[in-house]
This record gives sequence, C-alpha cells and structure tokens, in this order.
Amino acid sequence: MTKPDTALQHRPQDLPQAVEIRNPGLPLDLSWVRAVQANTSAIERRAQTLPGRRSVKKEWQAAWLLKAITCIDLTTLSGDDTEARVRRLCAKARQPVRADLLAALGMEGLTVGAVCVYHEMVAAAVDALRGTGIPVAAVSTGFPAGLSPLHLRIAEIEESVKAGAEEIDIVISRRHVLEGRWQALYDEMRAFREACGPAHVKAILATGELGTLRNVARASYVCMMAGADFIKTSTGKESVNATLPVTLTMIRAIRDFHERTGHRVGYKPAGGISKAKDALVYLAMMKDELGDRWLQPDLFRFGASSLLGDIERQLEHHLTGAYSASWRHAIG
Ligand SMILES: O=C[C@H](O)COP(=O)(O)O
Repeated sequence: MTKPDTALQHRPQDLPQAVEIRNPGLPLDLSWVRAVQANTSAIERRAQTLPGRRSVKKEWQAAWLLKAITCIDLTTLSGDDTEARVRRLCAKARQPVRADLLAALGMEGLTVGAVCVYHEMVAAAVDALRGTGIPVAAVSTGFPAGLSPLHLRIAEIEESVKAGAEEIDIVISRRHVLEGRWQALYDEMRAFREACGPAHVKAILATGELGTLRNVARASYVCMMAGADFIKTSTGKESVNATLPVTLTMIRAIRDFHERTGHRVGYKPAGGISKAKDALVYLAMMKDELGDRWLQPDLFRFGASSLLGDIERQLEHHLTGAYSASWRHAIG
C-alpha cells in the first residue's frame, strides 16, 4: 500500500475560514501581459507526474473527499433542464451524501459550494435553496459561446442577479485572446464585473479554444486585472475542458497575481471532472501551488455535474467496505 503523503494528513475541514476582500482589479498593465510566458513542455512534464504522486488513504481520503464536496458547484446545464430536475439537484446540494453516511462521518450539515444553472432556472434554484446559505451560480453572457451582442450579455447578467444569483459565471470572447486584443478583453471583463454588482464573477476562459498555454496565462492575468473573483477553465461544452497543464498554468498565474497585488483570486476547474481520485489530484495541486488558504470554497470550486456521485460511492466504500452501484448516486 502506498504510504499516505504527510502533507495531506491533517483534516482540511479544520482550516480557518478567513473573510476576504474581493479582488478590486487594477488598470490593464500591457507590459505585464506581454511579458507572460508559459513553458509548455515543462508544464506538461510536471502535470504528467501529478496523478501518480499523491496518495491519501482511509480516514484522510474520506476527509479530503468531504472537503471536495464543499467545493463543488453542483451543475446542470442541459437544454432539457426542468424546474423539477433543478429542485432535485438542489435537494442533493443540501444533503450531498446519504444521511446515515454523513452521521457516521460526523459531518451532518455538510453542503456543496453552490448550485450552477442557466438563467431560466435561477428562480427555482433560489427558491429550493432558501435558508440554506448555498448560493446559486448562473452561467451567463451567451454561455457557452459568448457570441451574443454585448448589451444583451450585460443585460443577462443583470437579470440573473435580479433573480437571486449570487455568483455569475461569464464566458469571455475567445476571439479577443486569439487576436491579442487585450484591451478589448479587459474592457469586456470590467463591464461584466460591474454588471454583477455584489455577485461574485467567475471568468470562464474556455481554455480548450485558446490555442496555447501562453494565451491561457495571458487571458488569466487580463481577467484578474479586470476584477475577476475567480478564473474558470471551461464551460464543459468545449471538446477539451479542464486539464492538469491548464490548471498549473492558471493557478501559477493566480499565485503570481497574489504575490504582486495582494489580491486572492479563486480557481474553478470545470468540465469532465467526474472521478473522486481526480478531485484529490486537483486538491493536492491547489495545496502544493497555492497553500491551504486556496482549499476553501470561497477560493476553489469544481464545476461538475457527476463528480458528487463518485465521491459518495467512495465514502460509502470507506464506511462499509462495499461499493454500491453508480446508478444509486445518479443525481450527483
Ligand atoms: O461548469 C460546469 C461544467 O459545465 C460541468 O461539466 P461536466 O458536466 O462535464 O461535469
């Protein structure tokens, strides 16, 4: 059996929850953006070593999986979403793991980080989550392509905030990145942030469509300079979504931005993350590269529609020694 990594042996739910001032952004610094490099082969080499390197077992693994649950944006983004489906998802968000399992783990009251839906489903989700403290996140700005007129994208944000969304996941215009139009990207992001008002804004870069890791890094900096609260990899609709090289690139940009400005920006990998073991790799990366502070749900989220089901199966296995069929955990 692999020896548990000592760096991951404390119980992450015991970490303090600090109150953080939002990243206010700063004027666009083009010389900083242009100086950004990404050593693709070094990043890819490092990313390849990550999945095999960390191994946490038994109660430490269970503790980290519980931590992962608190960082999930439990998501449904389908054309056939209905209010009934969203209400079922919200019930799962309120009680993400079977009550007897949570009681056995001493974690009653545990919830996911947020529920993420399209604008049309915001009102139903807000209603279903009333009194729980679980925020509703709305994908916005012509999600997933982001190609509707700017004034409509801004109006869409305002409508979702009015409907009760406390978090807005916007999509950037990929063409601004591909054409090196950093001022245009900055102005767009700034306008989106302003339209959000008190709602926190996650900037979806759609990294699978940005061509290079250098573009990913540069887009990350521009969005952070424009006041993004989070940077997020993907919509889940691109052909390539969250990857480990993209994650390393983005979280190193977050670290550098924090070192240079003092502002902490959150990170949300999204799309295709459906296995508990993958969630553990992401958490270990956050801890290694950014430290414990970025393991809190105000600075880290998984955008995932099916990760919770696998985590619940692993927790059940931890407690009972048996795996249940995955269909029993379908909603997560
Ligand atoms: O932001 C969340 C993603 O759309 C979820 O993607 P997924 O369905 O592959 O987990």
